[in-house]
Amino acid sequence: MRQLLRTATGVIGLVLVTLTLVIAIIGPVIWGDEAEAVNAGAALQGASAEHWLGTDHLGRDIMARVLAAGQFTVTLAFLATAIGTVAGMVLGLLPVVLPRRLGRFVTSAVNALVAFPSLLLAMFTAVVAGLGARGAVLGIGVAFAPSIARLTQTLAASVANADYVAAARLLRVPRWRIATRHVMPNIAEPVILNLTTVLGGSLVAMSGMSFLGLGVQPPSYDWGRLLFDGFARIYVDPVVAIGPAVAIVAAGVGFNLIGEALARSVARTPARAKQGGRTAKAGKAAGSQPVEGAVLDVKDLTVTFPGAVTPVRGLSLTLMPGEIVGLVGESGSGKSMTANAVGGLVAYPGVVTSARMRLCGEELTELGQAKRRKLMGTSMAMVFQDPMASLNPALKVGGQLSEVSIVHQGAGPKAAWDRAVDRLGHVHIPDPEKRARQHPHEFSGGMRQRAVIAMGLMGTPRLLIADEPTTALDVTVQRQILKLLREVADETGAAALFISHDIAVVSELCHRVMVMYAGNVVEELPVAALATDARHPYTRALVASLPDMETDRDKPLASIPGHQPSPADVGAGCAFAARCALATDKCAESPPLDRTADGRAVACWHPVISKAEVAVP
Ligand SMILES: Nc1ncnc2c1ncn2[C@@H]1O[C@H](COP(=O)(O)OP(=O)(O)OP(=O)(O)O)[C@@H](O)[C@H]1O
Repeated sequence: MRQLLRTATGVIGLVLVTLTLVIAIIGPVIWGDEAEAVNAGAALQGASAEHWLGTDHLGRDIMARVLAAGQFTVTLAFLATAIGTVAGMVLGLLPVVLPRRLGRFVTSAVNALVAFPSLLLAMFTAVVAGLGARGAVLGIGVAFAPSIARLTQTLAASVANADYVAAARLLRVPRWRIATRHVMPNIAEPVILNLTTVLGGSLVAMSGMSFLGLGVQPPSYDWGRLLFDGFARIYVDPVVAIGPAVAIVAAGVGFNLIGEALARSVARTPARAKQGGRTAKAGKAAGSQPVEGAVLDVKDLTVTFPGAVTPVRGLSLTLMPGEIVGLVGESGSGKSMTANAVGGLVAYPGVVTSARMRLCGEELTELGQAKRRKLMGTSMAMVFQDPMASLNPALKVGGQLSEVSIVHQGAGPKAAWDRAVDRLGHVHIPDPEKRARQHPHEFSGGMRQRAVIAMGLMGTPRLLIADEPTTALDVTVQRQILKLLREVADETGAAALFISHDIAVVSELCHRVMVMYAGNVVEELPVAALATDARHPYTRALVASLPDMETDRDKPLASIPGHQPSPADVGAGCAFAARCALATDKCAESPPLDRTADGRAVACWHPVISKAEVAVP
């Protein structure tokens, strides 16, 4: 709702729709009797103080009839929309449920129906179903069904390739169940948003049918019928036709504007980040002032999804120039979500809040969209596990790299291309001129990852975020990419956030390590201390579960008993307590992340202190 009220379109739409709905609810109660009151002596009058829109041939007040007809008009529009939606969604989901050939037939039939003029389809159905409100409602429902079916099919096709649908197929889940359980819930939102616009269209179409004499028949009346009645007098008393015409236009435009504003606000939401209501808490906390000279300075970062799912819970993170920081933790601890939140990539309906989110000294949440995009586009580079996710398969690699220089640095196409070739050479891609002209599928996995790193180097990156960049690569290529990342960080002086499951790789590459558990950082320590001197029991357990050359291969590998709580189930207190051998009653309280003078931090009531640190008197 707040999003709606932010745009003029949304506000106007909301006012018009509210007015329409209020009139629809109270209209017949207040003006119903007056609308039906026959007064032969006052027939066919024009506008007057007594009858603002004049009277009809039986002397009935047209203004009262317009206000009383709102309910019937809106009800018919709702009914037509409901018919169109149900028929459209069923048609749209059929290709998911039916065998492939039949599914293709349904898709072709829908495509043919979409190409057929919808008014003709509505009129044809209405005539076949019988003149009157029922036939018109059915006709309009049928006319809208193909476009809703097409939308449903397109959305369903985008979800049909998702991993969870593939997994359900492998498990031989029945097709109808895949459609209702896996596909429908994931496409419901855009379909529902579209319905607002369909509702506006139905209202106008229904009025159109009545105006043409194919819809509501006397003595019933809706706005279209009133327009039909007034139209005969349009040259003598234009005002008698204006009332219903204004009502139809206002209601139709209102629903359409709301639909557009809703769609736009949803489209805008992925970039949404708020400076949350945590400023007061941050003010009290130690280190609440921005960190001078930091490349990235994040305070109290929280990511929330509907249903109280909070994968990141008040995380703070500072990266200094040239520093390579490893972010480690079990699967689901929120590492990628943290990276996505920093990169502005948390998708709707996720909400990102932070007390501070500074990149290169600029508070991102205070920057306008254009400035923020430019700063992030030129100063931040992100490398993901799957390089194909960052490379458009339809474009040449050189063209994609050039885009960065053209969009953010205002370079001409030739200069941008030359820089792209230079950057590809810089990340050790052999024969970069030839490679720049190739598509991503012509590259090997390692070369694609190099190309993505080269894309980050098109600007002047101050921050490099690498989210498991080597997980999908074989061991030899992994080494080369890690070496390249180190080279890039050393040579550009950029800070790097390196996300990985692999503690061995983190130990080799990073200067500092942050350990995440259930959405928060539980320990920060220099990499040298990771193997033998971690203080948090979770970090210790994580390190212990890593096999090394001395691990006895005859024994099962060490593992941490129990499970990490899911983001919706993290309660009060230490989230690791249930799995921790050192837990006491005190752990029912959340431990603060205590910083020590040696630059380390640990969030634990019972940190493990190594012998060297215990002062011997
Ligand atoms: N769109 C979403 N809606 C709700 N929860 C989500 C969404 N996306 C991710 N999550 C949840 O957020 C949690 C953290 O996910 P994230 O991908 O950040 O974990 P991770 O530590 O990077 O794990 P991995 O190492 O396996 O990639 C997970 O429990 C995941 O289920």
